[in-house]
Amino acid sequence: MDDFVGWFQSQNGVLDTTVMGLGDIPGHGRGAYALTDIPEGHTLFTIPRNLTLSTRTSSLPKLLGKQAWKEFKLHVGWAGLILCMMWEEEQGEKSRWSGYLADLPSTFDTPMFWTSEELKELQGTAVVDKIGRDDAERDYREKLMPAALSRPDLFPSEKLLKYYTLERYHVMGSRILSRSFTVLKWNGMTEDEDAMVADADTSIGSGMDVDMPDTPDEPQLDGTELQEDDDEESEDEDMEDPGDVSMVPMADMLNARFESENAKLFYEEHELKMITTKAIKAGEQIWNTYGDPPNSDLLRRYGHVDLVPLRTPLSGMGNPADVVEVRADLVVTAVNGAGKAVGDSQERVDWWLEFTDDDTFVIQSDCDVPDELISLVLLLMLPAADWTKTQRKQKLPKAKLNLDIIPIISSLIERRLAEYPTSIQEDETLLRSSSLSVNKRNAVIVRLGEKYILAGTLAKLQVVANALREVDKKPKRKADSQGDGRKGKKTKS
Ligand SMILES: C[S@@+](CC[C@H](N)C(=O)[O-])C[C@H]1O[C@@H](n2cnc3c(N)ncnc32)[C@H](O)[C@@H]1O
Repeated sequence: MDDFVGWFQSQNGVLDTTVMGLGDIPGHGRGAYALTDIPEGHTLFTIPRNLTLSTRTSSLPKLLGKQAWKEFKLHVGWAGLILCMMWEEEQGEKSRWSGYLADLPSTFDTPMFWTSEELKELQGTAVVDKIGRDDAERDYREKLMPAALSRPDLFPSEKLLKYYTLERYHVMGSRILSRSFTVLKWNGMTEDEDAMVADADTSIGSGMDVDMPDTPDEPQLDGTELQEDDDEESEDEDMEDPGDVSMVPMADMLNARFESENAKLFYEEHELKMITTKAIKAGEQIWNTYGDPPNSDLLRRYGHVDLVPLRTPLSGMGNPADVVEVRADLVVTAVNGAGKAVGDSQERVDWWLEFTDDDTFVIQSDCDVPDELISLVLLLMLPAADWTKTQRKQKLPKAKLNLDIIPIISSLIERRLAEYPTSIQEDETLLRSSSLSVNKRNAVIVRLGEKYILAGTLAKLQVVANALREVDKKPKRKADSQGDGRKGKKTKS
């Protein structure tokens, strides 16, 4: 850790060592903690923007050349940054980031590295289909290795077997997944920095030659074409520009826990600053935020889960940001299974997908059935005439629970619960055992959190059904029976 801090300071990073310490925190790997009481608004550390590691700051893209970079599709996804990180690591001391890369973890608790036996424990959860190992390996074979093999001067064959292996590729990918930040292109280079770009030493290991001007009107320096073309690729504002994906030394030493953030990274013109957002007491951990994702995402990206008190209607411990994904095809199965589908379900589902693009519904920890799911159930049950009208008017059925659909949605939730290999009781018993491995414990926590939401949804549906039955039992007022429901008001003619 001292080596890392020494490296950080030698690269013009500024750390307030009077208030922030770094060390091992049981169950969290390394982390940062307050050495003294720290007030809100205090700058803990400052990182020069050009100390961030990305395809914009690494020398490799320029050395490989813009055309080749695009030809090998290194400008799409993370393959380019992974190659930069492998290459910078191979440069050893010659790389500006040597002291950083040497300190990063090489083992992870993420499902990407689990055995098939361990992965079975995640059956039914939102993790399984999102691990993406095959896609990642395809990028390795189809982008990264062909690029490396095309330039033996940059990637000598004797280095390939050590620094450019599939295993190192997964390590770098996992480092990005669990530690990267989005750092947008920055403006306002000073004359000095500008000169450094113009005079850039493009020999291996120079990290100063890729700080690029932002607007096409500015004089084009070596390497800027790559930047411009990146822009073409990222015209769609919703798409992440792979050039923004950055490793940020020191900022990535902070752990996170649900709604515990007490420090945040602020982006200034030439530097990034970690500033406290709350007063922190001496000895307390300094927490960043990872955006409070559900445990399924925390496990998949970071290899850990959050266990904090749950909120009503749930109780006990878990992650209040948990969600359950329900596939639209399961909805169709449940409606068909109840014998309530009218007409051609496939035709209606195709229309639904065309109209909404929703093939998965998300139930959150408030345990409310999503409106879209209710709408789909109603759509599948519409009498033929109403179905024709719906298509003509291009309007979805109004999402309102009624006593006809509650049993169907309840059976859907039960079908969804049956997709997990174990029951809630079995999971709770497992968690009480002290002999569970870290991976199995995490898997059980993820699936149990999802099951609590499903059980809560079933309970909530029951409450609504009871309330609707009570309403049905009450004698109808005259106005109600006329379909108005508002006493003393005339129905519209
Ligand atoms: C951005 S890094 C933080 C620094 C990291 N602990 C280290 O040792 O380098 C993210 C990783 O920290 C760990 N981590 C972060 N928050 C955690 C938490 N609340 N509980 C357990 N581990 C956590 C996870 O391994 C995660 O992948």
